[in-house]
Amino acid sequence: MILSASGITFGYPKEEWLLFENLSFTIKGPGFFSLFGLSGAGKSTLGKILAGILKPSRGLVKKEPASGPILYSHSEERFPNWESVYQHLQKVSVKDNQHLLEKFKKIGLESVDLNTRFKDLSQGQKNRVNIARYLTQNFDCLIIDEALSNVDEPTREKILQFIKKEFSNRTILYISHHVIEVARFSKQIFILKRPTNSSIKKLFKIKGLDETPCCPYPQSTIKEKGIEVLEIAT
Ligand SMILES: Nc1ncnc2c1ncn2[C@@H]1O[C@H](COP(=O)(O)OP(=O)(O)OP(=O)(O)O)[C@@H](O)[C@H]1O
Repeated sequence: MILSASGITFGYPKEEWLLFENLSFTIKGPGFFSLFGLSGAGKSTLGKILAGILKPSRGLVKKEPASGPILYSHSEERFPNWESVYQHLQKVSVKDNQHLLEKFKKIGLESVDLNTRFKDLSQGQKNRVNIARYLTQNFDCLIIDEALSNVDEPTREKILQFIKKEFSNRTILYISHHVIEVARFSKQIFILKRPTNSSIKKLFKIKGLDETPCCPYPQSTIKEKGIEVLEIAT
């Protein structure tokens, strides 16, 4: 699967500034990819644009082959409260993927009582059942936006290993602040630099943010691992 963004221009309505201006890059799936960048660089926004949740004012997102959905998951999602977590997972999971749920239960859900309501779970448990809900659907590309941010490190690592192994024929885009943590899983890392257009510079000043256009990352550590890093910017 090839997912390409070409000439993406996007600004939030009512905002005077553009978050992306003529942004282009290509993800050559399948495989596990990471999108990394400083807070506020626009990672979530880009994830939503790739998944078709947000529409750019100019430019195009193209997936080849076109069939097969791109799903976007994040850490603040909710399940309905009128049914148990298990009932909901049964309802939304694709029948052919039930075996994945059974496998995932052993590594990501072993300590979670699936008969409970979502609201009664801890934040990390919520993150894990939410990921299960996506992994058991059909997708060509899954964007995981900090969706395991409240899960402890060893469990997160187990889950990422599981995803990498079981979904090696799909494209996973993992959005994270922790580049080193995800580097070893990744075929390629995309570094989203902060945009440098004048409207955004003004905004950074107002918000008291660092104006540095490039986001710092430990280049030598990543190079040692032999992972390809692509900087994307507008
Ligand atoms: N709904 C919105 N309306 C207006 N501005 C928004 C909206 N959502 C995000 N923004 C702004 O767009 C910029 C990019 O936000 P985004 O959430 O995409 O960044 P991010 O890189 O994912 O950040 P973080 O790592 O902190 O989650 C920020 O300056 C944010 O304030």
